[in-house]
Amino acid sequence: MTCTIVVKIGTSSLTQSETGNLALSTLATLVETLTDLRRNGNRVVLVSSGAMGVGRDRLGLTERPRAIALKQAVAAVGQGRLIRVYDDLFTTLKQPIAQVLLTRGDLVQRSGYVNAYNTFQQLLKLGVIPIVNENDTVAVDELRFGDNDTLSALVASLVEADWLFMLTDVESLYSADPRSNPHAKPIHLVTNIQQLQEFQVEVGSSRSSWGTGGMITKIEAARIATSSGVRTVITDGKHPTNLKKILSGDAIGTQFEPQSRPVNSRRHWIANVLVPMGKLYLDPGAIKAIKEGGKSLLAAGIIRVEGEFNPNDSVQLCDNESQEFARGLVNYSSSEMQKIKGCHSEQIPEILGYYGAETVIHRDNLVIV
Ligand SMILES: Nc1ncnc2c1ncn2[C@@H]1O[C@H](COP(=O)(O)OP(=O)(O)O)[C@@H](O)[C@H]1O
Ligand SMILES: N[C@@H](CCC(=O)OP(=O)(O)O)C(=O)O
Repeated sequence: MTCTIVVKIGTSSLTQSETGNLALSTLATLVETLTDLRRNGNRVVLVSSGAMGVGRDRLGLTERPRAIALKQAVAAVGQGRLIRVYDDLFTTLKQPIAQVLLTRGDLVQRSGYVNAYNTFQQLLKLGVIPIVNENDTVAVDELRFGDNDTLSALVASLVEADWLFMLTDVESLYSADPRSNPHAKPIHLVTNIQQLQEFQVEVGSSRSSWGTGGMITKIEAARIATSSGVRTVITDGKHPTNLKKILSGDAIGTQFEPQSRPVNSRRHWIANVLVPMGKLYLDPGAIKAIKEGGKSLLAAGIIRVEGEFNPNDSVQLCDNESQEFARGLVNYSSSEMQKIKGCHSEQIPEILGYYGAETVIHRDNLVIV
């Protein structure tokens, strides 16, 4: 059976740790593997990091740049080189590719999200392998994905993938960071992300010298992807041929099972793509009505409003321990919300001087997270 596969490869697998040069044999094997998968009728997307790593190698920088403008310049140098190498390798096998550079800002407008969806569909229909990276050179802080693990999960949801593979420098997720804990044990199967708490998995903050997110962002990416119904695997990037073995059923790496009832595309967009602009703290009655009753949020249930936002912006809904439990699109601005919080819906026209929506967040625009 053919399927849609997203493969993310991190800087740690693409470059040699000692020299920072491209790991050519890994890249060549990856390109051969993806081309084979494509020829067997699968739809394949590659999310490739490496712009910064290749850029710094080309410029002979020995330290990780800190200033944003320098990082953006280094990525601009590296991205062109990286895609050139991919194009040369894929062209040898007569496999067409496309470069897709995205920022979160491109997806936060629903129309932009749908447009990106259509472009990916068209590329896949043409038999092209899109090679995706964050558009590091122009991305501004508030509208960055920040790391390619998150980007790969959002791309996997966008293209309605069956599989997301995150290739990295460890064979799997371990019970603790294997760099600092030699007794850490590999974890093979995660049926539900909450299990990681039960297993008391320790996620260290260490990462490869040019990597960005470490294991934390991979787990968050697995949460996003599995909630959209995408089976997710964390595995070693040095052996890309393992992808075929995993697809044939071998238990290599850590596999995260997809949720049996995935959220739909619009709810996924509200929960994972939009950047929340504020927080609403709710009373226990409102929390119960939303969590257990699937109800809309009314002004009466709001205790406190934080942040500055406009109608249709996304906000986080929190309990009194500041724990987020849902996200939604608001019908009122933060200044309006400050005036109507705690009030009954019938009082809203009198307080604001005009008739607005009865609900603060309609249940169709609310997602439990
Ligand atoms: N529980 C854990 N299991 C496995 N690896 C972990 C864990 N906690 C932290 N890590 C670290 O995450 C690193 C991989 O992340 P990163 O360097 O960002 O890779 P990439 O460049 O492939 O995205 C590993 O080298 C490992 O040290
Ligand atoms: N967009 C950046 C990659 C950011 C990133 O997440 O890197 P990594 O942790 O190596 O996957 C680049 O191309 O250098």
